[in-house]
Amino acid sequence: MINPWLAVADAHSSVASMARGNRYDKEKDAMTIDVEGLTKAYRGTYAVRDVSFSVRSGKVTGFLGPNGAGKSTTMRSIVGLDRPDAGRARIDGSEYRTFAAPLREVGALLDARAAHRSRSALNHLASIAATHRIPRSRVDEVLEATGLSAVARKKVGGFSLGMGQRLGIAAALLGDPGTLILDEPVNGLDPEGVTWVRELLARLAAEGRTVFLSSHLLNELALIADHVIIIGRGEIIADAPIGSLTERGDGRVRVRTPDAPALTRRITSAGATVASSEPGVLDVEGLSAEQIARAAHEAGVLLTELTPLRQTLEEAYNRLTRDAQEFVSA
Ligand SMILES: Nc1ncnc2c1ncn2[C@@H]1O[C@H](COP(=O)(O)OP(=O)(O)OP(=O)(O)O)[C@@H](O)[C@H]1O
Repeated sequence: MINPWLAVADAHSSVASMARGNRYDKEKDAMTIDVEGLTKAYRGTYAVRDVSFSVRSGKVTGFLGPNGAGKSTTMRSIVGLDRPDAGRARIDGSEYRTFAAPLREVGALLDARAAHRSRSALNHLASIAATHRIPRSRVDEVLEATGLSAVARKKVGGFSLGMGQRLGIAAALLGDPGTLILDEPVNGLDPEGVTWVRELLARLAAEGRTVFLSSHLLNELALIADHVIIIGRGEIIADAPIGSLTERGDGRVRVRTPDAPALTRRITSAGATVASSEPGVLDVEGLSAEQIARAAHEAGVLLTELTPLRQTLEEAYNRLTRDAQEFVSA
């Protein structure tokens, strides 16, 4: 069976490879992540199986999937922390291990608790900068950019989960990389922190960088991501712009009218099914918005709202992963 969400991705990849706009570094080609046939098994069980997708520059791409779906394995394989059994991942055409200055190419947040607990945020970042020949001035810049300047001299061990996330993002930004790979960057952030991440990632993408993040917080991801890749049981089950995932609702149209009985009579005789949750509001199935508008016009009924209902990312996700849940709660 053809999966329409994967077909959308194919159409985009050919367009994108022809017209690589939105460049981060105009001297270079556009940055992308290309994963091809990635397969990894642990003790005979696939963590990821023949996973292929591309993440393009200039937009924020979300990576979604239930627990154990293979998100971390995929992200770790991209940056060479996991060794796949088959397939490969390339960033801007090259494997991560071949980069002479990897932090300048790729910033990764894969474990927000990776910093030494006894070190200050400043020392943590300064030591990374020193070992990667990144100017010390950059440390102050990323502390400022991530809102950590005031706590820069505090020990990381005393940081909240949200502060730890900010520090992980600061470390990822240190080399001013063209590609960012962030595993659950909004986990543990308060609403202000989530808004901050959203604005930061949108800005980084607008600069032409490649931004790839995983999250199980669907509503946040819907606000942050332009494009979504969904993985279930180690296989890609959707790869599509967020708008196309949510716009395909269930075909229902919300109609508001001061003359609900007359409109209901008219459209039910035309084959529609009508439900009403409050007076003057009809949820119509079986006719398009245009057909409803025409029926209303012919019946001389005023419409004050006519809205095709979108499914939320959560509804789209639940539908797509229903069969892919490894762990279904009782
Ligand atoms: N080091 C490992 N040893 C054994 N099994 C592993 C290892 N790493 C991952 N797995 C298994 O591989 C599968 C995919 O795990 P992975 O961590 O990639 O999923 P995930 O989508 O990131 O999950 P989560 O949302 O829970 O972090 C799981 O079944 C997991 O138990």
